[in-house]
Amino acid sequence: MTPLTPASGASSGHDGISRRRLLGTAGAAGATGLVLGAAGGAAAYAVAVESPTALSTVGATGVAFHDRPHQAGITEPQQAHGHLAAFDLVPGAGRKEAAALMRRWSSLSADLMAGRPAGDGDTGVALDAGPSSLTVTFGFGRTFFDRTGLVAQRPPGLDPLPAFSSDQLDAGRSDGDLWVQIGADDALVAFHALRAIQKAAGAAARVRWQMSGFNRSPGATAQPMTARNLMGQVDGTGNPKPSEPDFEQRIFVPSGSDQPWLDGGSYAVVRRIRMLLDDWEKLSLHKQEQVIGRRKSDGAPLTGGTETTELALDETGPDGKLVVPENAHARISAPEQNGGAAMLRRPFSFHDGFGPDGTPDAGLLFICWQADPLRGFVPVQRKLDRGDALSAFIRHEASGLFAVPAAPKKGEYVGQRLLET
Ligand SMILES: C=CC1=C(C)c2cc3[nH]c(cc4nc(cc5[nH]c(cc1n2)c(C)c5CCC(=O)O)C(CCC(=O)O)=C4C)c(C)c3C=C
Ligand SMILES: [Fe+2]
Repeated sequence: MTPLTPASGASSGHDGISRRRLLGTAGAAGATGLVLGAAGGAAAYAVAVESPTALSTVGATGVAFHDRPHQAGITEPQQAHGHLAAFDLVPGAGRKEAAALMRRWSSLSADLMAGRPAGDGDTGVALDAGPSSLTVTFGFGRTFFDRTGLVAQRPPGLDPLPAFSSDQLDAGRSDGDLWVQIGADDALVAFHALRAIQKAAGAAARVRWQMSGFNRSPGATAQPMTARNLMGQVDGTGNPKPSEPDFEQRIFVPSGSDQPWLDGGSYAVVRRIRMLLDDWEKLSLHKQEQVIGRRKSDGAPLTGGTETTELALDETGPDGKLVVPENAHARISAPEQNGGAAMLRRPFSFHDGFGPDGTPDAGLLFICWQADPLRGFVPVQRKLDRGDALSAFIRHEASGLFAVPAAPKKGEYVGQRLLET
């Protein structure tokens, strides 16, 4: 098997049965697949897929699992379909079983992300489809280190998040030894991966909780745009961009930390945030915009300009009041209001039906990435907790914090440096 090569556009040959036959020719991606770069034009990691009939760009786009600085699913564009799952190691399973599991999961994910089947027992759910930008990302929760006898290797970044006054957390849907994030631009490809990952857990680990979400489909808008959430707001504008000089240091763990196994990794904070849509939708457009501090139509600051114009936080209106209110979400969460604290938000929306009274169980599977939760999520959430106008319309219902190692080299598995040193 030839390795997937970063940035070259080369694809992998494969000895076994392919879901759709894979090309082994460098440079073929232009004809049959799409070279997918990390958002904003950082290094590209591509898989090209040949099909008997040409796949659409959406189906043909593939993302490499190995041989890249960071795991896939962090800087790639948000996919249309997502699944999050936390697993707990079964009683009696320890470091050896965890290592074997991570080896199985890594090899399986590399196959699935390249559009190959999930081994002999493939369910056929994703047959006919290309990789569809599938990414599978793995993280370790705090308890993983107790279960595997690796407490000395647990990084301080995994210290429990503080309790926030507005938390209404469900322990059964929070935390977990292992975390898997799956994203794809095809719903069947995403489900196929989720089921394959669950089955590959075998007797080593059991699902603790699982959540599913979605984003806009590629091609749904005239040109690619920042996503909207279920409140209708443009959400993601202020995200750090890979082209910014401090992007890497804000989002990824630098080398030289106390825990070398996490070099180039990141921390994911996951929150299931219910939106109280019945209340939100009763607000006038003006009030909704005051809550956020940005226009709903195009995400531009209330102080004017376009989506990407900086908020003029000190600007006052004719009435002498701040144009972006003191408690506006965009003001309170801005890095300059939080000692530079920044995070890369890469959420999925969710909708899990309606309650007996018709209340939607819908909101945001908020996922944010940072080099250190104490310099990302924690200070910002502390401040939001104290005075965010949005708080009246949301409820944090579940929470998780996971250390996400760098991507493995070809032939290695995620977390190998942790589990084998
Ligand atoms: C603790 C971190 C954050 C939580 C929790 C959070 C929840 C949340 N946010 C929105 C909607 C928007 N957020 C926006 C900006 C924004 N939010 C955070 C952090 C949290 N949000 C940050 C760091 C920022 C960026 C600030 C900046 O860079 O200036 C916006 C504005 C557009 C944008 O920049 O993305 C919206 C809209 C919801 C609905 C929500 C919970 C459900
Ligand atoms: Fe926000």
